Amino acid sequence: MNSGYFISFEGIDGAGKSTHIDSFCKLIQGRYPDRGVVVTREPGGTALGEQLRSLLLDAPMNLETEALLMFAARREHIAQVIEPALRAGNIVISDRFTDASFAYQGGGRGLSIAKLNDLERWVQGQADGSLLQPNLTILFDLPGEVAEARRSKVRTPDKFEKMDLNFFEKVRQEYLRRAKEDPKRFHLVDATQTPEIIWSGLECLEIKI
Ligand SMILES: Nc1ncnc2c1ncn2[C@@H]1O[C@H](COP(=O)(O)OP(=O)(O)O)[C@@H](O)[C@H]1O
Ligand SMILES: Cc1cn([C@H]2C[C@H](O)[C@@H](COP(=O)(O)OP(=O)(O)O)O2)c(=O)[nH]c1=O
Repeated sequence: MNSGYFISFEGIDGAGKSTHIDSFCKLIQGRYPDRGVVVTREPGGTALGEQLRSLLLDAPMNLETEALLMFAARREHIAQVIEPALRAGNIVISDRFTDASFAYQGGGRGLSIAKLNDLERWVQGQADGSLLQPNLTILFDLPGEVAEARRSKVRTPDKFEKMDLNFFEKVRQEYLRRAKEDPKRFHLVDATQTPEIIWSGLECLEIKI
């Protein structure tokens, strides 16, 4: 049984996750000074996961291969980092988790939801039959074109960021579908707002850890 608390940050590339995640971690650590806060990311979070991340963000590959590698990195991440941290009562904050696979490999690239459900069950299945899921997912939501305009100002695009607007609209719609399916887990942020307004919303967010 986990005594920890698991939070994920999600959204299309350029939605503003990186802008807010460090301050959010500090906010949580300040609220819970006696709890460990583990900050991590996907794909990545372990030595093997970071190697897989380099491949995944760079090398073109078959869609099933991409999904399997995302979930392989996730399995390692769960086994090495997430589960031990939660078992020890820590708060884990991950920059992306499985919703990203449903959104990018499923919504964006078209992998069937049935296959993603199978992988999720395989990789996140618990001894009691439940799935390891974040307790809270903060989803930064905004139109693809706004995110694209923000990204183009500041970044050399990686493999995913080179995808067109239609891809990102499909990714966004899949995120929103999942949020609608599980409204208790998701907190939606209107990421078209200014960083100041977004931050004050995060500061006011009631989190029962
Ligand atoms: N609310 C916002 N309004 C305008 N620009 C923003 C906002 N949030 C982030 N940005 C800018 O957009 C770009 C992408 O933000 P970033 O946080 O790196 O996105 P992500 O991590 O979700 O890909 C950065 O240049 C950042 O300064
Ligand atoms: C976790 C995960 C990420 N991704 C993609 C989304 C992003 O385009 C990319 C890496 O995410 P991210 O860490 O947000 O990139 P950056 O820090 O450069 O903004 O990987 C998937 O396609 N599937 C997944 O399961």
